Amino acid sequence: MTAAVPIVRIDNVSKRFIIQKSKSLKERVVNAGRSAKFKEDFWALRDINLEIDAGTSIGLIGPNGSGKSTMLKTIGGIIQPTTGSITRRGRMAALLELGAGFHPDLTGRDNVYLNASILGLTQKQTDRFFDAIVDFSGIEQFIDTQVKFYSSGMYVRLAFAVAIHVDPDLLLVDEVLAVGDEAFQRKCLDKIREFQAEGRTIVLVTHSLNQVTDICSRAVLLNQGQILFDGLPHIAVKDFRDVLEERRVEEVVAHGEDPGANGSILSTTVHARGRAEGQQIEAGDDLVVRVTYEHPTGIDDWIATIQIDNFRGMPVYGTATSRTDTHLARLKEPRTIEFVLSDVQFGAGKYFINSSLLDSEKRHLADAPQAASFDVPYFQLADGVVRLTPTISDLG
Ligand SMILES: Nc1ncnc2c1ncn2[C@@H]1O[C@H](COP(=O)(O)OP(=O)(O)OP(=O)(O)O)[C@@H](O)[C@H]1O
Repeated sequence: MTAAVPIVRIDNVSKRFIIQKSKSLKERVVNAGRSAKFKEDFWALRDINLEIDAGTSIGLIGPNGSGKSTMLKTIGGIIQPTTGSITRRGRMAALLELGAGFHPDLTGRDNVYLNASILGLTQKQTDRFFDAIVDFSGIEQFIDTQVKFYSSGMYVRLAFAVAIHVDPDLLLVDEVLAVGDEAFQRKCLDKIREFQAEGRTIVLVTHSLNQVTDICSRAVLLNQGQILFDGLPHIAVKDFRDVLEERRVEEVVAHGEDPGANGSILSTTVHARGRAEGQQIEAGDDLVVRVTYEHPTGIDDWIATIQIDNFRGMPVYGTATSRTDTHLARLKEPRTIEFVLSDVQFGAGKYFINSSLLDSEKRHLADAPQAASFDVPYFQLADGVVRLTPTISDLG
């Protein structure tokens, strides 16, 4: 067996931007000409080391400003790292920010040729693909319009259509798919799957965590320009949620507020009735979820909710005391609410429980994401998040 060859290799990459420190336009005008001391170094990427094997699909996730797009642009060679190096093999197509690679005054048609030539195609080769590109984009009617008049969705349609027709070994996609309408997104995702089957490499920046667990075999979680986690997508997604929750608490504290000022979730547990916590959940079990809340000053009207997500972070079930009209007594001292879900029929896999405390206006006072989890064993007859028993007949 030969070892996988990396198509991208990132060695000790850091990227520094110079950011303006002056706060207002007035200050900037006043300080023009002696601006040096009003500039500050900002490290968008710090000491990144990564190897991307050919044929893999890798997702870059992380909070806003964590460095995802900067990393994708350095992989794409659009920006140079301040220190470190990047090596890349094969033909690359990149869908970075909206409109990148398009000239606003040229028509869609001219931009297809321009873009394809930047990506290494001759005019003859582009001639051959032109109709297929326009057809995939679905914007034939506007192909002779200057692209400055395009909507963001139209830009993306054309850019994606070009990118997939230049036979790339490596496809870089930055969030742009979110701009297309649902039908086009589905078409793009189908194409991405086709690319995967053909052994091409995909690097995807997205805020859609479902997309990461769905498409990618590996995910890299960035935070403040550093790699926090690199590995299985569902673990990266869980760690990401933890980062977001930590940030929320930090922001609350920075605003001089006590994170527990609006109430807290002290614990969340789950078990099958009659069995201990941590044991697998079987079909037909009654699932018992207990959540303990408290409120520093006391609240009369409140709502307790739980949501169950599968390991990909997709919600599969949710309920709330407001839905069942359960009367809750005033919350101040710790109070435990028990949710019993009878005769559960979950498909095989791992599930997470998110619990929340809401006020009567349904504003979130406290959240505990992925506060507890349970496992459902393999079900031989089918896959999926629900366990249904099939009867399959050949009707001739
Ligand atoms: N050209 C630039 N000049 C100065 N700072 C920049 C520049 N480009 C990016 N940055 C900064 O670098 C940091 C990382 O930006 P980047 O766009 O890579 O983040 P991101 O993770 O893609 O964020 P988002 O999820 O919001 O798209 C941000 O703080 C951003 O302001």
